[in-house]
Amino acid sequence: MLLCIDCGNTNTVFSIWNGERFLCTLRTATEHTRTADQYFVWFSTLMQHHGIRPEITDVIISSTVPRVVFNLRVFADRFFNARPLVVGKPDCLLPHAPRVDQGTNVGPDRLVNTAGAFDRHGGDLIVVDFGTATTFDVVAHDGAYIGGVIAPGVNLSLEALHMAAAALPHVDVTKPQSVIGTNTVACMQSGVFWGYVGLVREICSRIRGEYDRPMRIIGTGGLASLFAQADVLFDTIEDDLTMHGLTVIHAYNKENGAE
Ligand SMILES: Nc1ncnc2c1ncn2[C@@H]1O[C@H](COP(=O)(O)OP(=O)(O)OP(=O)(O)O)[C@@H](O)[C@H]1O
Ligand SMILES: CC(C)(CO)[C@@H](O)C(=O)NCCC(=O)O
Ligand SMILES: [K+]
Repeated sequence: MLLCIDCGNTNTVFSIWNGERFLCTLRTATEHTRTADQYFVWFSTLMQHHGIRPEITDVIISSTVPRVVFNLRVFADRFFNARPLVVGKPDCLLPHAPRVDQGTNVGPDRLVNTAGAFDRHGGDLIVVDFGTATTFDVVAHDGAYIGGVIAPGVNLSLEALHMAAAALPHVDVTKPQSVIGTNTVACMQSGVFWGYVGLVREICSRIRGEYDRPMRIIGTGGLASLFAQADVLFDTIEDDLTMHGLTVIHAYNKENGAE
């Protein structure tokens, strides 16, 4: 079985792929001081809780935080005797090389989203991922990542308001009842919610204007479904797109004899 690990700047997600489906998905805060032993205690406790006895043979990691990779490598080696594939490292092959400015290190999560989305939908896509940052990845007709957009994440924007303004509380994003807020929290929620609806619309429409073929828009990340409630922003929403991309890249490396 394949253990897929997706480390974002906020959360780290583990998911076990048995070749047909994901058996379970575990989430923890990304923390570079966490040791291999700590990962294992957390992981095995949850395996027991779910009644799963996974036989992990392979591990693949995508990490936007370089510092956490070391301990995850030790975790894979010590407990599963596996040498993990790490997306973005030279020994991890990608189905399609990105076409970007020389010297650019594209975020591994964006490369993984690209591979997952192309596998499911073919090319000519915009993948919108609502994580710590809100990213737009443009997937060309042939499956290559050819660039995109990085905007501040939704929760980051709310947190920035709270941090910078003494009278603004910490709030969670939600779809407000109306645009005109009649209390502080409603005003902030309206600003962020409708602001992001506008941001996503405008960026997608301008990407479409610069691109020479029709494009489909795929939404992913925890908040995609919240924004889909507003108006139709996405052609589809897929919560497991990053995990699916990790299985695609793993299979590609197996087939193409990276090991
Ligand atoms: N209504 C909501 N309000 C605030 N946060 C929400 C809401 N719904 C989902 N979330 C958050 O969305 C997050 C899931 O998103 P996702 O895993 O895509 O990104 P992330 O973990 O925030 O970022 P990264 O992947 O960059 O670490 C979870 O942290 C979850 O708490
Ligand atoms: C933009 C984030 C933070 C989104 O997770 C990540 O993909 C990243 O660190 N990217 C590096 C820069 C780039 O993708 O061009
Ligand atoms: K993510």
